[in-house]
Amino acid sequence: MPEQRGTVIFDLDGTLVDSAPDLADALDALLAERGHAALGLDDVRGLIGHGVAELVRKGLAARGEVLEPDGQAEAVQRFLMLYTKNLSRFSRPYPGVIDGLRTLRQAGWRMVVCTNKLEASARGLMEDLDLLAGFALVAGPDTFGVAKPDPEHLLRCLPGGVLGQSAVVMVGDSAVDVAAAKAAGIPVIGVTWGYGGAALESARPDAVARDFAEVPALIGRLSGL
Ligand SMILES: O=C(O)COP(=O)(O)O
Ligand SMILES: [Mg+2]
Repeated sequence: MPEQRGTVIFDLDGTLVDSAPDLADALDALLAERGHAALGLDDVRGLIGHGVAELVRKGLAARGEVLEPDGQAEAVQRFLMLYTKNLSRFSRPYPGVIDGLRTLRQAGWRMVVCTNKLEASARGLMEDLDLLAGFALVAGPDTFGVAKPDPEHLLRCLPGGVLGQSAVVMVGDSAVDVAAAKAAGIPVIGVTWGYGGAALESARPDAVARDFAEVPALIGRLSGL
């Protein structure tokens, strides 16, 4: 194993894994239980990136249901029951992810996942897709009690919890990822195959990847390694 180069922080949903189909199925099942019409995959894609509570809140609001905090917490619990049963029925790594991660690992990068998905959901999904073993850490919003765009969520994923001497690069699909990385002082690659849409480019990531195969070279360029 070559010497450790530094840390690559990956977002999960929309960056490594296309998890929208299973999130959409669970959200549509929740909506159906509450007497609402389904939203469908295209609409649900645009709701992903701010964590499960926001996904449920926005999904219900899109069907005219706005809840008080207790009702909202109950709806989130129910959503999680539905989603946890089928984390990986249709969710798959994006093309090139497995090979790209192998390239980075062989080059000596320490790799972590920093996601606004709850840690247990993220770990379950990654385990089902054989991704978990390659990562030193999986940090959800419940892992350290902070969530992107708070830069602390990213910094806590680094050795010692601070930016040190070694290189760090973030890779994510949404404006939330770019905002967190910029606030943390970490260079960030925005990926276009996820759920970020137009907001991703407006957030001005340091580099843009249109295919995962481009990611290792962009990490090299941004880190100067
Ligand atoms: O669950 C979400 O809303 C998003 O998760 P992500 O941070 O991995 O994109
Ligand atoms: Mg994402």
